[in-house]
Amino acid sequence: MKHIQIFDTTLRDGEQSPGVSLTAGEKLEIARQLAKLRVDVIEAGYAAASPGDFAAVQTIARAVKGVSVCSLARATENDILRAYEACSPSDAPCIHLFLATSDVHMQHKLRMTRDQVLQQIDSAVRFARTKVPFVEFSAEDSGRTDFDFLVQAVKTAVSAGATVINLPDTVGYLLPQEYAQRFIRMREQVELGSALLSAHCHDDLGLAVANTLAAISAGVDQVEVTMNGIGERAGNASLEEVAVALALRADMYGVDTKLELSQIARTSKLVSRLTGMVVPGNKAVVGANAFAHESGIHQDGVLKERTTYEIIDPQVVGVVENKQLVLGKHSGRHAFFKHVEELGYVLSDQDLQNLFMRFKELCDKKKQVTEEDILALVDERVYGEAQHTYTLDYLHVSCGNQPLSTATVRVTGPQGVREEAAVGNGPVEAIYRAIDRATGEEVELATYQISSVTPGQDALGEVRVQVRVNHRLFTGRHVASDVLDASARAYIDAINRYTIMRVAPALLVK
Ligand SMILES: CC(=O)SCCNC(=O)CCNC(=O)[C@H](O)C(C)(C)COP(=O)(O)OP(=O)(O)OC[C@H]1O[C@@H](n2cnc3c(N)ncnc32)[C@H](O)[C@@H]1OP(=O)(O)O
Ligand SMILES: CC(C)C(=O)C(=O)O
Repeated sequence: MKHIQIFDTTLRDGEQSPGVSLTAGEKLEIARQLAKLRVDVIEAGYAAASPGDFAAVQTIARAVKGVSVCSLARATENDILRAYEACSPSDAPCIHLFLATSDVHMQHKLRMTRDQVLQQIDSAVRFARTKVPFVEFSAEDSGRTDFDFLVQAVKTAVSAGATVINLPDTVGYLLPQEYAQRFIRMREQVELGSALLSAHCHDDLGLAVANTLAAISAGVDQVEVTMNGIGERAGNASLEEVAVALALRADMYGVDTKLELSQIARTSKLVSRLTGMVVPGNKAVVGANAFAHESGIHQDGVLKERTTYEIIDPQVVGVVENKQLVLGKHSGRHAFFKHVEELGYVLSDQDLQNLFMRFKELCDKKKQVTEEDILALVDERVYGEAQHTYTLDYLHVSCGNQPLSTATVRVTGPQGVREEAAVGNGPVEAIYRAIDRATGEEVELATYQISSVTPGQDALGEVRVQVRVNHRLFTGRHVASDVLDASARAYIDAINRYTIMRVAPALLVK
């Protein structure tokens, strides 16, 4: 199988997204993750652009091994020298030179003639090759470049020693078949020797991934992509979409990459967090909805057999917490019943049917039905008729910057009023230990989440916990302005949901 080299430009073209500016430390963190994802080349920045970018490229070249580290450079001596100094500590240093070849760029931006451009390509590539073994030449705006002139530019770069020839569609203008033809014709007209052909696409027409895949079909050796598709203007071809398309449709492309697909979700989250570029929910492969199903017929299909509506196994791309079934107006009984069961309830068939009718009524009134709404519906049915097993009457916590915190609780339960105290590594652990003593229930804390539900300093804090008993999870939740109080009550809430099975078995038969 032919190997396609993945040239990741998240830290260079991706950083050109408006509003994004990464520190050297943040770039290093992303570069380390890109190395785990096993990209072939990391374009770490543009060394001549600023001292910070120089430092970032150099730090990455020093610290991240087993991958080629590259810097962008204009076709000028100073840019080339800065790029060289920054990326030379890499195992495989690479300078990425670019010069525009389209008439509009040459005439208005560079103010150079065709001959001058050819001459500058020749001298810049030759100079860069005296510095590093890998020199990529990009004919900027190649998509709008007169093809015969593009052939001349590529011949010049190859004879000057370029090891990679990139034909970027800088402004995202080309259609897939046109882009593919350019590579096919280029190979026919230029003796490339050992030089690789590379594709670099922008998403101005939403075609960056389609164009990249078309270029692969046309025989390119390398593709230039960014995580989450971030980049100048509408962005670049997204790494994850190209990677998954190649893996899933190996029958069509017959190529492979070195990528460790299971690192995709983690890399996506890191890039989103550090760049501040939020991944849209409907983004392919890494969006929050990429593996979520809302409509009843789809949910029923997925419950019976995942592949009815899912072509990608979320685990393959490293999605571990998969919120597969999203409840809403379009959901059906199968998904609703499963959801109620996952919340820890075992209800009679009749109760389930009644609850489902109430759920549908609520969906007509509310745009989004949250887990809390469903809990409230079930609680109305279950707690409406049963007493809460435990209530928290009093809570006192002592904590600070010392290792141990202490908590005292007073809980009313079947054994009467009990007061207990405990220490913990933090206030929440101390509270939960004290509650465990006061209730005597044997539950294991499985998850703990805290978030603010309103803005500002006086925000309400929401705590959600899950406790595990005999392999079953019970969810508890509480909202309060004091997060420790919310933590204690959410825990008691989860314990109550578990104990309801003992105190009101008649409600929970199945
Ligand atoms: C398609 C792409 O993504 S290209 C990469 C885009 N990335 C960036 O621009 C990175 C951030 N850029 C910067 O920090 C700055 O623009 C710098 C440091 C690179 C240059 O800054 P300045 O020297 O102030 O120049 P400025 O950006 O205003 O203008 C660009 C100059 O480079 C010239 N130029 C543009 N491309 C090239 C090239 N490939 N080779 C040589 N010169 C070039 C322009 O013609 C212009 O020259 P002029 O000053 O003689 O008119
Ligand atoms: C520097 C080149 C490859 C580029 O980013 C583009 O043309 O979009």
